[in-house]
Amino acid sequence: MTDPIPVAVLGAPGRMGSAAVRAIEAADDLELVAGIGPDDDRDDALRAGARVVVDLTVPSVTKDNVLWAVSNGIHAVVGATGWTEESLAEVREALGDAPSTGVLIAPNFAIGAVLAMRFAEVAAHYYESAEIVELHHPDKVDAPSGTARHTAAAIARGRAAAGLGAMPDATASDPDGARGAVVDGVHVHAVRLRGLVAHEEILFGGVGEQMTIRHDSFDRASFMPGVLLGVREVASHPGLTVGLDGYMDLGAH
Ligand SMILES: NC(=O)C1=CN([C@@H]2O[C@H](COP(=O)(O)OP(=O)(O)OC[C@H]3O[C@@H](n4cnc5c(N)ncnc54)[C@H](OP(=O)(O)O)[C@@H]3O)[C@@H](O)[C@H]2O)C=CC1
Ligand SMILES: O=C(O)C1=N[C@H](C(=O)O)C[C@H](O)C1
Repeated sequence: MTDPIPVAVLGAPGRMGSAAVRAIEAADDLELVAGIGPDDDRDDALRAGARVVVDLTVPSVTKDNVLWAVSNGIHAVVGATGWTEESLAEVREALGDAPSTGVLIAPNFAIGAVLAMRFAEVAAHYYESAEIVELHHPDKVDAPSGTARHTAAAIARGRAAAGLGAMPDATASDPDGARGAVVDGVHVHAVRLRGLVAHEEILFGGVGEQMTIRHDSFDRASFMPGVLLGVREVASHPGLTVGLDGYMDLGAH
């Protein structure tokens, strides 16, 4: 039997961080060597011998954590949101000096959410209209969700591949922003409601028909198989991977 992979969790006291700590502790092939909170020194993870860090902090600090991990030759599995093309480019540049290091940035670790995004890219070829409604607990600090942004990008790719132009929309006046955010040309509506965890509806419309792809995470347990997959696989995927589907063989079905 091989030695367990030494793993540190950044954001360990948080909702996702504490669930990840429990999941890693329960896995025989992984060893939790450090759980880092906002008042801790993240270098404790280096001193404890971590080979993989899981970043489940907050949008304002995650990029700095990933650059720190890469500069120390540690693989990073990132669930924290807030990533932009510019911050991803910084990570790619940093990885140029650490070509054997892997970074996975996964906007959503739940299998159903990953599948929903893939299905949305396919469906986007065939529908004139597409919009996204993301629904979350009210303690979430960012909007729209990272998943909704990633889904919008997938829809935009699908539409571009199908040669579709702008969606029909006669709205001429929207002083209060009722049409939501526009991400990659796709309208995104964010709901924050006590009782929710993480949910997404991807709406497609064509002449005389409508299709909805919906995913619901009712419990953060839904994210843990994806976190563990990321931790186990990241060392075998040097460079930057955005989206857990990069570690899954979804094309084979
Ligand atoms: N990819 C996925 O599948 C999922 C991603 N997420 C994302 O994960 C992130 C965390 O979500 P959630 O757990 O709900 O949020 P929480 O606020 O519950 O957790 C974040 C934790 O990070 C801590 N923290 C803040 N700064 C630092 C720092 N510099 N070093 C270490 N810890 C720090 C916070 O401490 P304090 O509160 O004291 O500041 C808090 O304990 C969000 O970006 C969210 O969108 C969430 C669910 C699934
Ligand atoms: O903050 C959350 O809770 C979640 N954040 C991620 C996101 O912004 O997409 C993933 C999931 O939706 C839960």
